[in-house]
Amino acid sequence: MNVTDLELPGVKIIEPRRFGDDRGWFSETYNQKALAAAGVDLEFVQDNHSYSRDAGTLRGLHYQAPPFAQDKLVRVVRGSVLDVAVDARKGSASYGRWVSATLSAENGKQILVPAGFLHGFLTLEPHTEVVYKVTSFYSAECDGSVLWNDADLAIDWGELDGEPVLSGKDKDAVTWAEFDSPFSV
Ligand SMILES: Cc1cn([C@H]2C[C@H](O)[C@@H](COP(=O)(O)OP(=O)(O)O[C@H]3O[C@@H](C)C(=O)[C@@H](O)[C@H]3O)O2)c(=O)[nH]c1=O
Repeated sequence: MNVTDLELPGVKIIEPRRFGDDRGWFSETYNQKALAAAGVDLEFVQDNHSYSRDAGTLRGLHYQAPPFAQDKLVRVVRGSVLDVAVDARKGSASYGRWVSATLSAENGKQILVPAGFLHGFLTLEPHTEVVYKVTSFYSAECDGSVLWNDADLAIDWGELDGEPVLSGKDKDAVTWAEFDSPFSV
């Protein structure tokens, strides 16, 4: 398993090894001990799986406020996404900065998005399925969304052509300026 740091503190790309043979390949997609040895010592309590029918579906930018803040370990099992993490920790030197990575079923890459970061993704192919582990249970009361195309954040969504497919919640999301982040360093 290869673990590399992205430009924001705690955001990592994890590339599990694939053992190929005549049948195809085998991969340990999660190994608590190996991740802990690589400095990622987390207790995941819930697995999520989402399916997006259309390319250009955008889910985000999401967070759960404390006491239900979530670290997320995200991967794609069908199709591909541009995955984005935004540092939302007040007092952080990188507050409001974002990083992105392309995750696909083909490349098998995973992104670790720590608690205190907003998370979102844009599907790059139809019928994309995203699977992720989280360290806190879902809480509708603590769930929140910040506007995906906020001018202050200026996220480069790359291949997005026109308007994305959004949920009602994400259409009505607050702006970055309105957002009173519940996170701090
Ligand atoms: C996230 C979640 C949703 N739900 C329900 C609530 C709602 O009725 C339905 C759809 O929820 P949402 O619209 O919030 O789903 P979605 O827009 O896919 O939300 C997800 O987006 C990505 C980017 C994340 O980072 C996740 O943490 C999560 O916020 O599923 C759960 O029961 N448990 C959960 O953990």
